Amino acid sequence: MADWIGGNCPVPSETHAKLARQRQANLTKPAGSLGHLERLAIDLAALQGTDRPRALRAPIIIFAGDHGVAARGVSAYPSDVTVQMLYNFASGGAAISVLARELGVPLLVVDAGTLSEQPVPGVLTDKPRRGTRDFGEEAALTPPEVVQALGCGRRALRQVIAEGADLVILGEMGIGNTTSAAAIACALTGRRPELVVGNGTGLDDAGRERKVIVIKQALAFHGIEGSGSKVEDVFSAVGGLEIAALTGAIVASAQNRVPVLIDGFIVSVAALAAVRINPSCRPWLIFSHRSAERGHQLMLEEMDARPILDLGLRLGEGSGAALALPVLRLACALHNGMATFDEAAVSGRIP
Ligand SMILES: Cc1cc2ncn([C@H]3O[C@H](COP(=O)(O)O)[C@@H](O)[C@H]3O)c2cc1C
Ligand SMILES: O=C(O)c1cccnc1
Repeated sequence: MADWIGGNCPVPSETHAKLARQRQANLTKPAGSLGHLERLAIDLAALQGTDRPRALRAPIIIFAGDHGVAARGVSAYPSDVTVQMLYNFASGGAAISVLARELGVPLLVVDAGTLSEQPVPGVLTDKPRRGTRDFGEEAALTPPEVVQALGCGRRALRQVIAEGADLVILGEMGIGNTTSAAAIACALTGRRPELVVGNGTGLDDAGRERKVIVIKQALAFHGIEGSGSKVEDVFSAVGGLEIAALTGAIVASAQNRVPVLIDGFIVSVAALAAVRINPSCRPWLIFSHRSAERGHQLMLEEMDARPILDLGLRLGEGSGAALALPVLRLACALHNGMATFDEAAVSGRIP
């Protein structure tokens, strides 16, 4: 396992959390009436160690990778789509490209392990190999490949936060990655594949059944049934390069005091792996949305997470996280800009 990954993440500032809670209680509204927005502003204040939380600079990183297991008919789309989408990200036509433009935030796309033979223009290439091996018949990755993928996440994260970041948004692209993510989720939680496996890009029921069987057989083949396996062994057995890179980026972000906005099912599985490797990163995670992918709710419960949005999204690419950013920005604006009862000469609650 990468030696840096266990390094402690800072503890959020309890002093700033307390000040932010007091401020929320004094703003001109019935106490608690802004619901989850109050909690988001207080959390950001504590994480950023400030009286004035911000969600302006929110760079997006997308990690892409291909999956050998995709050859088993577990996705509704062919593996070619992964690299084709890299070109689409770079030329600005993908959903996340549009969202990044509208939000005015930078988008970094990292090829963490696609099948592409040459670097894609406008995409950072940092990959130990082209695609994972088919985990239906062999280990997806060697331990050194896992270490390199975790490091890829950390390198990209550091590059992005060097330009300044109030928080980071993480996303992924990789045909077949809901299969890898579901296998990882099962191995980390001991849940049955039937409960975790979803339809991904749009498999029909027969396709989902096939996916369940592929995962069941793989968990048995690699000896990672139940919940006792170590994260590095799980990544090596059934992992994805972009998923390991996400885990590395999540831990590194928390170690560098930068909150992370978590996207849907795949990024949440990477987050669960991060929390298992290094529990001190958990306070730095903000959960953006509840995906329509079966299994995402279980991941959220596993981390005791309350997502901001529930829009029936099942896209990935960090799109759910990007869509939640305006809510975070407005939560900060309310926290920072509203008048207190004293300032506005409004009467407080009847004692
Ligand atoms: C055109 C296209 C764009 C996408 N953008 C994200 N995904 C999403 O779908 C994939 C996971 O689903 P599965 O495991 O079923 O392959 C990932 O690439 C994910 O990011 C896409 C999928 C497609 C087809
Ligand atoms: O929840 C997600 O992130 C998701 C679901 C389906 C396909 N791609 C991503």
